[in-house]
Amino acid sequence: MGSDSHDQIPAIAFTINSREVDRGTDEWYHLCKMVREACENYGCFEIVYDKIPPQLRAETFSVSRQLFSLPLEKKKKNLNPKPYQGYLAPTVQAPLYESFGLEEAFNYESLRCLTEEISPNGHDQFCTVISMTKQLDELKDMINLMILDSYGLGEKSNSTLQSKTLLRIMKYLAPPSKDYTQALPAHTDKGLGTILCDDQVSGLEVETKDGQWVKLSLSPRSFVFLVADSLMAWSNGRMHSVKHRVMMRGEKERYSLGAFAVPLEGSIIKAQKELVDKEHPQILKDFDYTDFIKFFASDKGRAIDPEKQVFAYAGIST
Ligand SMILES: O=C(O)CCC(=O)C(=O)O
Ligand SMILES: [Fe+2]
Repeated sequence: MGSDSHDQIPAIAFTINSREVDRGTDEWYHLCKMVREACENYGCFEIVYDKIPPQLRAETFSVSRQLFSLPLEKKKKNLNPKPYQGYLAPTVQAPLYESFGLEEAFNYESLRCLTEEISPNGHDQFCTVISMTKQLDELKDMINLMILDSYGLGEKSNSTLQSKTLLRIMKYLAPPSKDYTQALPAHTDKGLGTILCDDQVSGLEVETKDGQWVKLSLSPRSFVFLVADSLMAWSNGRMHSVKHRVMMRGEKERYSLGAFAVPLEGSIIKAQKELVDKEHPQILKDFDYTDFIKFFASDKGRAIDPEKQVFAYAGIST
């Protein structure tokens, strides 16, 4: 069971305005160092960030509730053949979990169609989600740049960290019994990194390197950043791809929101040569992200523990 306090993961206050204004300042480099240490030692950190107004977050969760209340046949209009995109209905493995993945969050058309299902002029709902996505996208780009700068790679072509934002809106039903129940099985994310927040109903747990589960209770101003498999691979294993899950107890349903940094189609994920040396030999071969995702979604991939899938796919045997 997860401990209720999360003293065990670092909280980093983003006391800066934007990468354009602050990059290069002492404060920027100080934050870069903290971000790098957190990503290496924990694979995650709490982002204390005032730039995204709590009101916008609350409005986005209100749109979420409206979307999930739609009849199933309307939600199913958003099914998407790509793995883990579009509408995901509850399954046997995760019966409490339901989500909408908006492939390119800036694919305004798919979002517009979805919000029009709420009401013919779902314009306000549409604008709310777009505005939240823009803010999360900016935050995602800032963290990317901090990671690059933290390794002194910010001036190098950063194409390997280029990503699109997959916005995922998630709902978890309250468990039917009073038991502490798994609502989303433990896994590592596959892209570069994920920014998450919830509607103040906690449930997200992360596993520390020494195997303890820590339950996060985020404040209305906080987000959490999780390192995912492709960023771990890019950093040659220096950054830790953190295992996480959702556990729930009690009568409240839970809503959460994630901005997933997904490498662009056709991206080759490679360990940076500056991060490979005698002490840190290369641990993974270069791999095509899209092919990795196909493997991950295949029967063969699914039979492997989530945190081992990337090693099964691209590991260098020693
Ligand atoms: O809902 C959450 O807080 C976590 C969701 C998650 O881990 C995922 O969708 O990959
Ligand atoms: Fe996840």
